[in-house]
Formats: sequence, C-alpha cells, structure tokens
Amino acid sequence: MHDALSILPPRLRDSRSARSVGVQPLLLHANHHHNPFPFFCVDSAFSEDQCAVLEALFLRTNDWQHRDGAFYRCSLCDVTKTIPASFQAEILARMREITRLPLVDRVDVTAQRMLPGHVIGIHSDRPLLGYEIARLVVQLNQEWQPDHGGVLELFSSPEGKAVFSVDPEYNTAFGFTLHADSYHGVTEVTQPRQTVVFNFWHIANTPELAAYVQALFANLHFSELPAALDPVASSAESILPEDTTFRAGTAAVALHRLGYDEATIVTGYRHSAGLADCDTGDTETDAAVLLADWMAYLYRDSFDLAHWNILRNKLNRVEKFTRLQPAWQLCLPE
Ligand SMILES: O=C(O)CCC(=O)C(=O)O
Ligand SMILES: [Fe+2]
Repeated sequence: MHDALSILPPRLRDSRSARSVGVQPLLLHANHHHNPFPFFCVDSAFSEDQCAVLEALFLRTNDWQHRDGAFYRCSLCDVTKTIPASFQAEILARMREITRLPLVDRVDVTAQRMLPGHVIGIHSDRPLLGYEIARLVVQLNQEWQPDHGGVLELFSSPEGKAVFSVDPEYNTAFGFTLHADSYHGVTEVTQPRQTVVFNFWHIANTPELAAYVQALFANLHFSELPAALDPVASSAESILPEDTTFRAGTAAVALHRLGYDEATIVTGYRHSAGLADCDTGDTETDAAVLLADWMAYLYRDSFDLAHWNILRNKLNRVEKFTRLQPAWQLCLPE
C-alpha cells in the first residue's frame, strides 16, 4: 500500500516524505458556536502540504461507493489507510483539545464526492451503539462560488429552516459532536464538491462495546425471564408505552444473562420502566441495575453524553464487582 505522499510530484515528495506533513499547527483557530448544536469552524485549517495530501486522495481514489437515495446522494470512499499515521495523530490530538472529549486512538477517514445533482437531506447522525461521536469535515473546493451549491446547513429540528450555513470554501473545516439533535444537510450541488470527513470515537461508545452489547442481547427473548417478573411486566405494559416496557425488558435480560437473581431482575425492570428509583441499599444490585439500564438504552437508542455523565457520577468510586467487570470496563473505561 502506498501512502498519499507517493502520488505527489517528486519536488513536494522528496522534502516531506520523511517527516510529518505540515509545519504550522493544524486547526489553529477554532470558532465555537452553540446554536443549533455545538460545532466549530476553522478557516485556513491546514498547511499547503496537508491540503495537497488531502486533495491527492481524490486523484487516486476510484473505488467510490455510490449512495443514491432520494435524500442522500453522494459518493464515499474509505481512505483511512492512505492518510499518513503522523497526520492522523496530529488531527486526533487537536480534536481532543478542541472538543474536550475523551476520544479513543482511532481515526476513520472518508473521502466524499458530490457531483451535480447530488444533495444530502436533513439528518442527525445520532451516535448509535459503536458509532463515532465527533466529526471533522474538511472542504477542498478551489474557487467555490455560491451558485455551485453544496452549502452545509444546520437545523434545530428536521422540519425547520436552516439556522446556520457553512460555505464549502477551500481549506475550511467544520467540526461537531454528534447527537440525537445535530440536524444538518447539504444543498444540491451544481459543480463537483470534494470533502474529507474524519471520524472520532468516544472511549465509552467503542466498536468493542458494541460487540459486547450485541452479544449480550443476541437472540433477545423475553420468554427467558423468570416467572416472578410476569405480574410486574403485565401491569407495566397496561400503563406504559411499548418503548418503555421494551427497554425495561431488555435491561432485565441483561441482568438475567449476567447471572443475577429474580429479585435483582425485578428491581432492574422496575427501575428501567421508571417505576422505582435505584436505591436498594445493596451496592452491587444498584450498580448492576444501572449498568443494565445503560446497556439497554444504548442498544435501543443511541449514545448520549449527558446520560453517560450521570451514570459515571453515580458509579464513580463504586467497587467494580467481578460479574460486572467486562461491561464496566467498556461502559466506564478509566
Ligand atoms: O459534506 C458535508 O458538508 C457534511 C456531510 C455530512 O453530513 C457529515 O459529514 O456528517
Ligand atoms: Fe451528516
């Protein structure tokens, strides 16, 4: 596998191949915004050398995956392996500073190309189980003009009007934290648009956690739950929405599969259905119920930073019980 430097002209390649690309700090001046959701913009995001590396990706890439849904029309290519590791490490370090998020040592990079007629409808990219938590979107459109389209628009709801617009000008970057309400879209383009998207993972929503949670809930059957839960679940189902009782049932399955007894499973169900606080006085029961509830939430819904912080505060300084250790380590890594 060649790296992206190998297709640069020899004049550029010779002086740069042995060291990190770029001399000036990248993403130097991040302008933070909080509406409609937290994001930041950077002008002159990268050095000339770094831009050359990113632009080169579009010359060598020919295995594009085409998305041509009604609301999502663009072409994508995973270019992670072609970005020099030192460049990735620099971007990751700077993203940690800018977002103040605990990001894992992993960066996935996608080249995105839009051709005339392509458009990306409004979506939120909410971080499902194991998905990335933050993105950096870098624009590489020389001589961009307003009539070329391809403006990134931010929304406070999927139905509303754009609250903020980001022109895809050359060497500008847009970074954001993904969550259930980070609604955005890209207007239709009339000229080709080139973008490189860097993806970053939160330490508590890793692909490893996703594998653990998927395995924990594999072949989910509520029929495996103990009969002692039946009257509790029946009465909950008669008064609560299906989403709520489904999540409570899922949390109960987690406790069952982790080897907890009937009483703990019933307590966990009642807690996740919102019928009782988690305050049994037994530290292991309370910790197990909270972790099962969180994993059921991740499985049914998506990673949510505010919820995760609440869980972390509740379990801070609590002993990591043996039976819970693998889940604990993945949900609340040190
Ligand atoms: O191309 C862009 O400006 C943004 C694309 C997008 O939706 C994303 O990276 O999440
Ligand atoms: Fe998106």
